[in-house]
Amino acid sequence: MTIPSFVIGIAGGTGAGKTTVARLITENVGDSVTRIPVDNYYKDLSHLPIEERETVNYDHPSAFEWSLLRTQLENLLEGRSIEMPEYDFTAHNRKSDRTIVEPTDVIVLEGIFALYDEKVTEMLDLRLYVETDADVRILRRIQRDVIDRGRKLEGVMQQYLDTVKPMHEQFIEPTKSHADLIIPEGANSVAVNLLEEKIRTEVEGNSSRNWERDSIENELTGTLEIEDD
Ligand SMILES: Nc1ncnc2c1ncn2[C@@H]1O[C@H](COP(=O)(O)OP(=O)(O)O)[C@@H](O)[C@H]1O
Ligand SMILES: Nc1ccn([C@@H]2O[C@H](COP(=O)(O)O)[C@@H](O)[C@H]2O)c(=O)n1
Repeated sequence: MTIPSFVIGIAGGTGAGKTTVARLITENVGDSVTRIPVDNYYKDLSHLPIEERETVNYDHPSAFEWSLLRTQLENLLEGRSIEMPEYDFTAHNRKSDRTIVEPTDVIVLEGIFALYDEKVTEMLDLRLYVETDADVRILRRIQRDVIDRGRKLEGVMQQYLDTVKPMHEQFIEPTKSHADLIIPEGANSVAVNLLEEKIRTEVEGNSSRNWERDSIENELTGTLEIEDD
């Protein structure tokens, strides 16, 4: 059983480069890392027809099922596996399938609201905010939404002006103040290299959470290790 030793939250606006940063800083820890996209915790809207789901404000905190995210994160931190929901951006809804996620040494929680909820934020060992100019972000978003998410250009532009931009300013940007580190221009190589090194050190056993991990493991196995020195 693994009790995670290092939990990282990566927040930032849409298209800021959160996923890219998450991938790059954990590239060298192999199977010891699990990525949890906050997007997977969008509420299940199966009770609404697609036309109504298309009009939901997905950049408001109320669009997420926070209680489920808190519980599942807590479970992972206590060494239990979870059934993580999956999200379908084309259907604007949660998928019927869930993914079994086992706890690993490093957990990366990533999404526009990764630093929003107080209880979730308390569970993080390192809080990062990826900051990228709004013009760069919207250009990336247009490309992604049209190509990968089957959206129409007019719709993407309208959604940006109606909800994405104002919600970013009201709710997402202020979470920067909860960050330990602000990463300018996304995956810049200096920040990536420093964070990569930090994560490697934590995985190798220098984190304070390892003390917690050892004591939980001992409690569970009923053993007590006495150090010689
Ligand atoms: N530093 C960067 N330089 C150039 N392109 C980038 C950089 N970071 C991310 N991208 C590209 O921008 C797009 C959005 O990045 P992504 O990491 O998915 O953002 P987010 O997860 O914040 O929405 C992707 O196509 C990605 O390849
Ligand atoms: N049905 C949905 C759900 C979410 N979105 C948008 O996704 C954005 C967050 O994802 P990033 O990878 O860009 O961080 C968010 O801004 C939502 O507007 C959507 O368009 N449709």
